[in-house]
Amino acid sequence: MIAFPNIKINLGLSITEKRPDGYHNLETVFYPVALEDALEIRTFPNADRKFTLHQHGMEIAGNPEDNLVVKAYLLMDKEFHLPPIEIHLYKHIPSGAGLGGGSSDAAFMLKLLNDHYQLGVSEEQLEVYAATLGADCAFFIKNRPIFAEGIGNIFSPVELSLNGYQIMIIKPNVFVSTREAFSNIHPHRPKYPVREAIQRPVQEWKDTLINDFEASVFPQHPVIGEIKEELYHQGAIYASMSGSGSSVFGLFTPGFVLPEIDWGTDVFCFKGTLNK
Ligand SMILES: C[C@](O)(CO)[C@H](O)COP(=O)(O)OP(=O)(O)OC[C@H]1O[C@@H](n2ccc(N)nc2=O)[C@H](O)[C@@H]1O
Ligand SMILES: Nc1ncnc2c1ncn2[C@@H]1O[C@H](COP(=O)(O)OP(=O)(O)OP(=O)(O)O)[C@@H](O)[C@H]1O
Repeated sequence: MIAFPNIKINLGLSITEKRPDGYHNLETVFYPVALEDALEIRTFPNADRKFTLHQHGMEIAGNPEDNLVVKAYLLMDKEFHLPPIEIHLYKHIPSGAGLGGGSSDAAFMLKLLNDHYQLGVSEEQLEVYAATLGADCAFFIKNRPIFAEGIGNIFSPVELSLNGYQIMIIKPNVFVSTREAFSNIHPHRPKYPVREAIQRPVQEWKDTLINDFEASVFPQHPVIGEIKEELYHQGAIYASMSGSGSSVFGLFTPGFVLPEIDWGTDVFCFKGTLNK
């Protein structure tokens, strides 16, 4: 059985307070975009170990046991005593990009196992499992535009459709550690709460919808800020860093012909159309 874990972008990201457990409360709108990995599982009867992971495409740092798809499998195995499996992960989503690629792989693994072995776990329970694997992992269970608060796992509906908008995502060859990025943040209440700013016309987002990580990440890695500027220069109606970086996305009005830009070597570029 195969699935296609997609990315999220953050439309606004306010870090509002540091919690006693070291994590941070935040406010954001998660929006799914069809830049996808491919994840396949097969039962591997009589295998001498519980899982075998075959990785393809972009490299991921760390041992197979550290891979979030394996952590997701071991979590479900503990609860449901699953048979041994063979996993194929085709990695197209860049890491350290703020696109939630690892979290998405993990959430889709939970859903794949639930479907393949007919475990009957509800979406709500899958969200609970997902939240133990990563702060933004639970979003990928329902995988639709949503307002999130808490550490990124408390959801409420949002009235928003960007169906037909064009998107360009650029990731320079810069790795931003999410943990490090949070450690440079001074939490505060935003001037324009994300939940309110998102209801305004997209043309107004440039002045009201803010990603708090930009203030500390741009000075450390000026190239990221330069990409954002360039996206506006090319006609983006809204541009922002996603998550803790280092990727930047630009939204363009429906029908806009996305420009061909030479971003240089080692720069990842994705172009697509939003469909939610
Ligand atoms: C920044 C975002 O991309 C916004 O969508 C996400 O909140 C990141 O979520 P994530 O990658 O799933 O984060 P995790 O892998 O759970 O956490 C990585 C590290 O980031 C910090 N962290 C993460 C989420 C959060 N709400 N507060 C934090 O302080 C913690 O130090 C944690 O050890
Ligand atoms: N399946 C996976 N795909 C990508 N990274 C993984 C995976 N499993 C574990 N990791 C580890 O998680 C780290 C962060 O990966 P991820 O792709 O989620 O980054 P990110 O873009 O910073 O995401 P986020 O928006 O959640 O902060 C990587 O450095 C890698 O070591």
